[in-house]
Amino acid sequence: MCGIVGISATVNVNQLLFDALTVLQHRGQDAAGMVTLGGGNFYLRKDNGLVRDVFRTRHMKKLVGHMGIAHVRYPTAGTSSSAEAQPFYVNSPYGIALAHNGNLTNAESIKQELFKTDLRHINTRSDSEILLNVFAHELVQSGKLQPKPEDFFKAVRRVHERCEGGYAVVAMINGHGIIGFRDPYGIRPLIFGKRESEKGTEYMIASESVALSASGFEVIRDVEPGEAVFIDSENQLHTFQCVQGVKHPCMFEYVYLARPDSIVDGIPVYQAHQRMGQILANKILREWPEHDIDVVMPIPDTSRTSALEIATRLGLPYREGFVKNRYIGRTFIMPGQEVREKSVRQKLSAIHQEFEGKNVLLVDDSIVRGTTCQQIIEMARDSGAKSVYFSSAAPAIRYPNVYGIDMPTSEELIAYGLTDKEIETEIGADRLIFQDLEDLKKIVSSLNPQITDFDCSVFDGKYIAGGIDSEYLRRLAASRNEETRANERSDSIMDLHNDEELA
Ligand SMILES: O=P(O)(O)OC[C@H]1O[C@H](OP(=O)(O)OP(=O)(O)O)[C@H](O)[C@@H]1O
Ligand SMILES: NC(=O)CC[C@H](N)C(=O)O
Ligand SMILES: [Mg+2]
Repeated sequence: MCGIVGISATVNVNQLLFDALTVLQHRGQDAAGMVTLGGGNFYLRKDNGLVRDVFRTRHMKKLVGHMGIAHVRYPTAGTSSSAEAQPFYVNSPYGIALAHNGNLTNAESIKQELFKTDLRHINTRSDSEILLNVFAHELVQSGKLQPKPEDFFKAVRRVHERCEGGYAVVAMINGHGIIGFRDPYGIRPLIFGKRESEKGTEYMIASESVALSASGFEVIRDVEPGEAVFIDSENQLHTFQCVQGVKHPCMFEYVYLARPDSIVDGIPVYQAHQRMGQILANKILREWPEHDIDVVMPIPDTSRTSALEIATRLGLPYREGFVKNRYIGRTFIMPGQEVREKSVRQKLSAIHQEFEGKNVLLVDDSIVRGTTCQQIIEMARDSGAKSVYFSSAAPAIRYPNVYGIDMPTSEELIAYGLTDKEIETEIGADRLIFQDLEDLKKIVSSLNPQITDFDCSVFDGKYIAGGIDSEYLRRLAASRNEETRANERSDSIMDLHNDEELA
């Protein structure tokens, strides 16, 4: 997952883009970037780091223009080199900058096609640069100096025909406008809205609704799967269904990725967390009516809401036994297992008296690599807990993600190949309770009954897009396992895109 945003306004957009990125920071902590369009020129600043570190006053001053796109990155393809930070840029046709959230599952074969048939060079190993070049190539086919919205929509349709996987995209076309589109399954989120100014209507397209509301934009609606929305240079909105879509939003957005104050595809994430807690409490009461839990505790941050609901439904006290250091980011999306392990201890510390002699039920939203729960359970025991029970508001994650979440190998997942009982032993819990997948689907869908299908591949191994087979998963695992990535973490690729002046 990454965070993307595009704005077409009547004032300079640099500060608006910066504000939106800070609100989307939870979607990517590795790199950030922004391109603005002012006086016919693109201005680009991108680098590794958090939003507040990448954009200093000296950069902001130069990022002028009323239109721009921006990105926060959490890599799922290529390397963590700053050259692969986004947006990416191509000069032909027109000059296009693009930012992408997701992952292309046929990146390798398109790269070959781009080189051999379209005569295009890809300079990095990022799938986003590939996506940009497919879009650019297809746009060239219109052969027009003054393209119309239909020409952009036609190019998006060709992108859908050529690219497979999960993708939500914003792109800025010099002299023409900003376009946003989403893959035909709508796996990754994208929403757009507007606000009125004295000089006219302004538009924002972003990964999550919270980016819009934070800057006073009113949500119009989610971009539909396979649809494109285009805001031209006069700030006129055009929308078009480029290919038929079937909505399958990623279930993990509701479990962990999206902010609780966002509404994704009409489903309020906070309410989804609440219901996950309620239904999990029902399961506990059903399967373990004689439980001896004294107290319910969240593992901050994401599980707070569901833990509170569990406590309420069980009629037990809710206690915050772990204090979170607010200056440490999300550990799951940090690169490298060593960093993640160290960060859990730095991030969370236990309040001893809350554990002393008690049977505690710890609640987390999910168990991925098991880094958090293993350490937390140990900390709870060290703090004097009598018994440590653990519950996860999501089912066990046993399968890799191929659509934009960095879980590339099943071997890295603690639940891989293990029964629930074996996971319980592995993480050192006295009892472990997972949410059932059918329950999860039912409650999330009940918040927007129009959505009946989700991408639940990390839970059930069913991949809806991209013809994923075991050979693909084997190659993905080989290219993105911890060892390969540890050797790649360097800035060995020269960045062709960065303006010296802005660096
Ligand atoms: O099993 P693991 O590999 O440890 O991954 C799962 C954990 O990672 C996430 O927390 P994170 O610290 O990223 O973010 P949060 O503060 O939003 O909960 C998630 O909420 C779980 O706590
Ligand atoms: N997490 C994402 O959405 C990643 C986008 C893109 N695949 C990259 O690696 O930069
Ligand atoms: Mg967490």
